Amino acid sequence: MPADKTHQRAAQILERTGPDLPADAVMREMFSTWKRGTPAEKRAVARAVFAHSRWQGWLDADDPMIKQIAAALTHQRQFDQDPESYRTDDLAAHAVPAWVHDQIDFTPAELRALQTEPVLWIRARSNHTLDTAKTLKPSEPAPAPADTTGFRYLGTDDLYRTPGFKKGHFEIQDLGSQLIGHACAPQPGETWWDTCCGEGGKTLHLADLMQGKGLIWASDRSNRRLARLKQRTARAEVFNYRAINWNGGEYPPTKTKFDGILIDAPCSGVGTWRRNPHARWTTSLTDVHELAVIQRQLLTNVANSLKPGGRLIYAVCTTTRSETTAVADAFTTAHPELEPLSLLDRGPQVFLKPAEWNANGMFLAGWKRASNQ
Ligand SMILES: C[S@@+](CC[C@H](N)C(=O)[O-])C[C@H]1O[C@@H](n2cnc3c(N)ncnc32)[C@H](O)[C@@H]1O
Repeated sequence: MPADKTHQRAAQILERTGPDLPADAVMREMFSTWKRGTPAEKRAVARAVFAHSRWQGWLDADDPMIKQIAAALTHQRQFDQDPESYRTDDLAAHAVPAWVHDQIDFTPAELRALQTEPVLWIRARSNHTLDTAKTLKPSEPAPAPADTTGFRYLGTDDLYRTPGFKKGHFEIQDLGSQLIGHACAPQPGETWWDTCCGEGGKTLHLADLMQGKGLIWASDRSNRRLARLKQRTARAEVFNYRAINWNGGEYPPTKTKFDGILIDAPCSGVGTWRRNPHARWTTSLTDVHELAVIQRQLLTNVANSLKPGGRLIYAVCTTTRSETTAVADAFTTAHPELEPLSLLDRGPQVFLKPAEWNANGMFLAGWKRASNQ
């Protein structure tokens, strides 16, 4: 498809987006009705849409959208060729909204990581690592501790259409999310609660790490997401779970006491701003503060469901102070019966930064209930 047609389609998408209608939702809808579009053509349109959001701070909003898109793609090309040609203070001023600097101290490397196009990570089910590596070429193993089942896919096939994906041999899952599963390190035969399971990305990983032995309670407040979880577990042939609606309130969905609890909490998603650049311009400081309240409530409401010796893991795909260290420190102070627990050999509070992992930014915190409590 000629460049001007790509830009036109991207402009149609961007003109329809707004605070309540993210670019990826509009794009998904357009792609579902664009029957003649090839995967390569759709990739080119998506790339143009994301480049526009990534370089929006350098564009003239009064220019026609087509002109803005061409300018954004020129910035992307120039940055990819020579990231140092963009000064750090310009990146700090234009790549992110001003409010975020009170919440995150970005290093020059982190600002440059934000302007880089994201890579594609997959997680093979542990009994399909070899056949996944053989079929999905070119690919390279993820860094430890995700190296046993994680891969970076370097090809251009539409992975959702591959036989391996249809048979549930692998999942498309960002490396940051995979590292959360490794930090939980559930053991076969244990009982876990994935409290904000959403569509089940982490549930599937926990089940795989448990080798299908033991039980996972998977809860979310969204029945729509729980329905998707059920489709995904069926495809991946995961059966050792129980899905249940829970709104995060004071009463847990069961009296069961758990060996492990994961709170993959709702958050501002600042750590996904590289993959989802549109969100830079729709997320606000008010969102951050409101979500921090919910995150504290979730931690408080699950703490009593831990067995003696049980582990509690808090995870968010953001790195704002209010949703990370502030939440974890307040919870540690309020719960002296829980000891901070080191995760991934990096201590009890861990930031996973995009520049280090080439993945979404994450924060993790861990605690353990003493064996005699
Ligand atoms: C970060 S997402 C979870 C992603 C999921 N764990 C995965 O790996 O695919 C956060 C989830 O929390 C759910 N949620 C939001 N507020 C909640 C609440 N108060 N109680 C329970 N779940 C909540 C949302 O519906 C959403 O699915």
